[in-house]
Amino acid sequence: MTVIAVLGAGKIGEALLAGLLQGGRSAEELLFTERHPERSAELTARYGVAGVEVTEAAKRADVLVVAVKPQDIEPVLAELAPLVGPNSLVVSLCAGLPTSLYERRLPDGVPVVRVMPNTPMVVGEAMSAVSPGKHATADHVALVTEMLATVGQVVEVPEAQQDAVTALSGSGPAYFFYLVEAMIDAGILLGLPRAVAEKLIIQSAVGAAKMLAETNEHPVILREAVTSPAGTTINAIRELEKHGVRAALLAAIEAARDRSVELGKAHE
Ligand SMILES: NC(=O)C1=CN([C@@H]2O[C@H](COP(=O)(O)OP(=O)(O)OC[C@H]3O[C@@H](n4cnc5c(N)ncnc54)[C@H](OP(=O)(O)O)[C@@H]3O)[C@@H](O)[C@H]2O)C=CC1
Ligand SMILES: O=C(O)[C@@H]1CCC=N1
Repeated sequence: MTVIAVLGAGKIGEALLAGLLQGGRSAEELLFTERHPERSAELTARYGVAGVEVTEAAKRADVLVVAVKPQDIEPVLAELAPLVGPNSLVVSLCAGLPTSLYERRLPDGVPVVRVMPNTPMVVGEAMSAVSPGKHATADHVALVTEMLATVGQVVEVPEAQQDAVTALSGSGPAYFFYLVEAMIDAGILLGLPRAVAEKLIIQSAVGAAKMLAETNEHPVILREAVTSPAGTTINAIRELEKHGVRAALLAAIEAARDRSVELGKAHE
């Protein structure tokens, strides 16, 4: 039995706990730490997973998953330092933080794997990218990959690509939610009841996502198949081009990448 402790069970930490439970792990295989007792009690009531102190998490867990905000990392590293060694495995989900930060602050030889997941892990559809630090072996990567594979898909990338991954798939779900929200607003503008607009757009998003995942067709081909000559879609596409939506997405994702780099630099 591999025991996994999530240090900081906020949005992504909770998503990981929920996804791992849904993926078949038992509550006994999971632990979490939280700094507010009310939040801890709420999570235990919801999932049956025990909230513990960091000391106990380090003693009982095979994998320590750090899921605090990057801004909160220093006290966590200070707490962990006396509790971990080369037989521990630390997994960081934190945007921007390089494995070298952990390697500097923790005792020599502690293996660290950097991961960028995303929130669809609550429904078993995460996209996670893993990168080993200098003390992490292929076995460590395999263990982390196996853990994440129960909550979605996993790729291994060089750590130098993690800031780009963070901007693309880490934040990615937020861009799709934003688009859906804007499209529902468009339905309201056109006079549809909100509930109808929501159903139309959400099912269209689900259908489009399934086509992308299952047909192996390029998005351009799928879009062209919707865009009838002198039809409705091309009028909409002209407006999207006129308003620079493609350029806005490129700039937005570049800005997210830059913020990830900045978050890492704050701890140099
Ligand atoms: N949300 C997302 O979609 C994704 C987030 N991430 C990464 O995951 C990390 C967490 O993000 P997110 O879940 O959004 O943030 P949250 O603020 O929701 O979660 C962090 C949690 O950790 C708690 N915490 C902070 N310090 C400690 C500590 N010393 N001991 C125990 N618990 C602590 C926080 O408590 P408090 O409420 O008091 O701050 C909070 O509950 C970030 O580093 C982020 O970059 C990665 C991929 C996707
Ligand atoms: O917004 C953030 O910083 C985190 C990292 C990726 C997704 N959410």
